[in-house]
Amino acid sequence: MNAAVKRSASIVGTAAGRRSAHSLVMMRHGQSTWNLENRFTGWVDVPLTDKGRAEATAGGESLKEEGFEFDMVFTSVLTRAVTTCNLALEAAGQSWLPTVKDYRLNERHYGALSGLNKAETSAKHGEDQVKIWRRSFDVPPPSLDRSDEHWPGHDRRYAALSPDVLPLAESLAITCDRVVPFWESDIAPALAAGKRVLIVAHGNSLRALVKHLDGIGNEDIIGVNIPTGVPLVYTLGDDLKPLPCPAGRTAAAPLSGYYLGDQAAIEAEAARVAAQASIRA
Ligand SMILES: O=C(O)[C@@H](CO)OP(=O)(O)O
Repeated sequence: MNAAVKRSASIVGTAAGRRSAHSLVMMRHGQSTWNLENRFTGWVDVPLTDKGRAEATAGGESLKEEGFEFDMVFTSVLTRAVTTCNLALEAAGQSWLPTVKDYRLNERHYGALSGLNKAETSAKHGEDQVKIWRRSFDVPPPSLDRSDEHWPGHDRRYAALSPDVLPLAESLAITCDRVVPFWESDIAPALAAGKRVLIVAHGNSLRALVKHLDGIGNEDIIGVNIPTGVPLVYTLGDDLKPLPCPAGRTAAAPLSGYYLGDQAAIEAEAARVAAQASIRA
């Protein structure tokens, strides 16, 4: 697409008349050091690898190439998302954008699994159990206790929060319980005000968000895996519900959003994420 074709909170024609459309792009951070080492990460604050930095830059370049412009950016308080956000915005020529960092976009907290190797955990507990911990909607992984180094109460970036909101472990359902209220209180109002929004977050906080937006059922969300560093594009209607994927693009079913880039490579990467806890990984 010509770079001159700018995406906007615009008016689009439909058979039923004309309605406004809101532009939302989500992006998972690039590969982190613990993605590379195949370790459960959650709220542990690991950096990007060189490959992850390159993915973030490539994501920003494809946004620029496709003519995406934003008015506001949301990211988590974890370094891998913040760095991805900075690199992508720099590559897109939009580093100056107002950016909100909020813990409610953090990765889901992996509790006592934090730091463990995924394949080794499968070898110990079985692949079925680990799949339940990784992808079931409402079964949390085993909990930490507050003395554990991975409990966020030891980290000063959460000092303003009540210890009661700091997780000991989170299922996707618990993650939804913080992501969706943040969507309602901060992101949806920005979109409703006509702002074009970029969200840079994490595999599971984004699964929580697309589950909410697309109304994906608790069983179907198990099969949703989000690749690192690839922009996922949604157009929302006036009610901030997703509009159908535009002609010429392929929705990443069951999502109504579409990924920018080589579709076969993106599908292969999502399948690789799904298989990360295989004993052979
Ligand atoms: O470890 C994590 O925090 C997440 C994302 O990397 O892993 P998973 O895909 O297993 O939920």
